[in-house]
Amino acid sequence: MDILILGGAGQVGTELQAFSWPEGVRVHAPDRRSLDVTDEAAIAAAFDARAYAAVINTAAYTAVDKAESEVATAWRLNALASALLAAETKRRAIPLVHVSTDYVFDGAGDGFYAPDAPVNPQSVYGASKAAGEMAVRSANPRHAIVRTAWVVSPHRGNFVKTMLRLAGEREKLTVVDDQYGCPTSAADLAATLAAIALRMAGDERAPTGTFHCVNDGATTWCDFARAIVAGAARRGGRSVAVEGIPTAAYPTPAKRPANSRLSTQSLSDAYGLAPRPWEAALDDILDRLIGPVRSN
Ligand SMILES: NC(=O)C1=CN([C@@H]2O[C@H](COP(=O)(O)OP(=O)(O)OC[C@H]3O[C@@H](n4cnc5c(N)ncnc54)[C@H](OP(=O)(O)O)[C@@H]3O)[C@@H](O)[C@H]2O)C=CC1
Ligand SMILES: Cc1cn([C@H]2C[C@H](O)[C@@H](COP(=O)(O)OP(=O)(O)O[C@H]3O[C@@H](C)C(=O)[C@@H](O)[C@H]3O)O2)c(=O)[nH]c1=O
Repeated sequence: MDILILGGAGQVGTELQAFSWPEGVRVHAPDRRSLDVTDEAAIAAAFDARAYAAVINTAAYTAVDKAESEVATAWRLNALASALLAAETKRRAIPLVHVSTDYVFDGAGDGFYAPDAPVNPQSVYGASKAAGEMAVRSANPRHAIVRTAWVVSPHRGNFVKTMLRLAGEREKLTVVDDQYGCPTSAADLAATLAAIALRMAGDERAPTGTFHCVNDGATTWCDFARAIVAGAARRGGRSVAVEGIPTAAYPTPAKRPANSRLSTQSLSDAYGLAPRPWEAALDDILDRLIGPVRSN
């Protein structure tokens, strides 16, 4: 069985390639140079070249602030490419597992968002991802749109790596303490995406629709930063203070949701997959980035 992974060099794509796929499954993860997902002819040629049993799309424009000034580039990748992939996979009756984001929500609601809660993106990134979701939903009925949030890993740039770098440079970190969400390990997300893709590839009646996949629990960016710094300190890193500040004190080009906590209930119901706590996932990432906890 052949599975196509798009965005294979990204955080989630890297973990998808590292995943222990069952014997007989071959994963193909062309990089952007070999397959530009915004190029309709290139996409068609890729599908002509091999009969894929499933596609996992993690390719995206993820620079949230830069997207505010690179609107067309963000929309080409997050909306247009998703539409092209959805149309091409539909034409060939291939299931499409497509990754989306908590930033499709406005964050005004309380509690944990269910997948059918109304979207109301507040940023160019969020709007372009919401458009991508709509394209997938309307073009290919055999889809799983998997929204995730606050993805972290040992790879590329992400909040864990930023906090570790800043903790090495500054005496004190200042981090917003009024935005709530669910940190998610790229490795845990990859395992879920793989499980969904394998099930959809082997079963035409596998559950379809929109799901949420995040690690269990929720926190603020500030408390997440504190956990990162404390975890690093347990591994011999510098212990620095993390001061909570309001969003207004940390102005950014893009507006972020104040609450983007996601409920994973429907994913558990449909696929029997239950996430582990974000703190355990963070420990694994720090082990990989820094090393094991030091005993005194
Ligand atoms: N990061 C996060 O915190 C969150 C991410 N998500 C979603 O999860 C998914 C994966 O995110 P993540 O792994 O962090 O993203 P990354 O930014 O780490 O990776 C995105 C990948 O897309 C590739 N790409 C960019 N343009 C093209 C193109 N034209 N053709 C082919 N590939 C291209 C990039 O290539 P290159 O290596 O050349 O740059 C990169 O490998 C995305 O859908 C994102 O919206 C959702 C919530 C949170
Ligand atoms: C670096 C830094 C950030 N912040 C704030 C800014 C912002 O509100 C919050 C997170 O900052 P970042 O810019 O690192 O994260 P951001 O790019 O907003 O992360 C998002 O990426 C996209 C791709 C998603 O889909 C989202 O789920 C989410 O993970 O922390 C501080 O308060 N202090 C700091 O020193």
